[in-house]
Amino acid sequence: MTQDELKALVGQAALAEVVPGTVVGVGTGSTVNCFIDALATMKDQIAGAVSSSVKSTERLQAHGIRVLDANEVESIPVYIDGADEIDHHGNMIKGGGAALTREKIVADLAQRFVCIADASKLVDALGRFPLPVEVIPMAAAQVARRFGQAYGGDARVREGVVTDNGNLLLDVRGLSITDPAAMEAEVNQWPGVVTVGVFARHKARVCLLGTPEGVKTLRF
Ligand SMILES: O=C[C@H](O)[C@H](O)[C@H](O)COP(=O)(O)O
Repeated sequence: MTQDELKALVGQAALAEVVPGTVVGVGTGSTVNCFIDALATMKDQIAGAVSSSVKSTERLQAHGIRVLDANEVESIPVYIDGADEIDHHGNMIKGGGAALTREKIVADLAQRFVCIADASKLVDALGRFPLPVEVIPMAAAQVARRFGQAYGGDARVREGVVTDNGNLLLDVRGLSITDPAAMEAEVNQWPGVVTVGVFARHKARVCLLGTPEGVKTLRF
């Protein structure tokens, strides 16, 4: 099975996690695009979606799915999103598609984070994928230096990318993330950091993992 077929498989499987009659939290990325396309088949059974990016909003609306502003929603039962890496505890690296801040906001509204991913995303330890960090533009160089001092990583601005929030992204290479929760808490306090792409506080509770043998369900 190709990676695209595995993404389609988990996108379809995620429909079983949707709670009929409620608002669904929707992430961003190529795996989530498969979920959005599948969700269109049950659009009359949900109360709408809260989206984590302009791209996902456009795709949802193209299917005729109502998109609510996050400010209109107090709580949602489930948030469905992909990941760049997920470990065996449900901690993730996210932000490869530049949507990490809005993803964390929608995840924060949700009672349960369901991660959908192909098997290549499952890792023993986070950090092989360059860690995205959304930063206020005037702080980019300072945050990059601080990463080097604190964690030894090499942080570079992602060329040509501006987030949906008008900020820059750093990608940090060469990290070995031994304590994701501690790193998330620490980096999020540095002046100029909007969001670090470690999702430990908002980790996945369930991962639907696409494998050549079918969808494996991991619970954390
Ligand atoms: O900013 C993007 C998100 O965190 C995505 O969920 C992540 O990059 C995974 O995307 P994909 O499903 O395309 O691999």
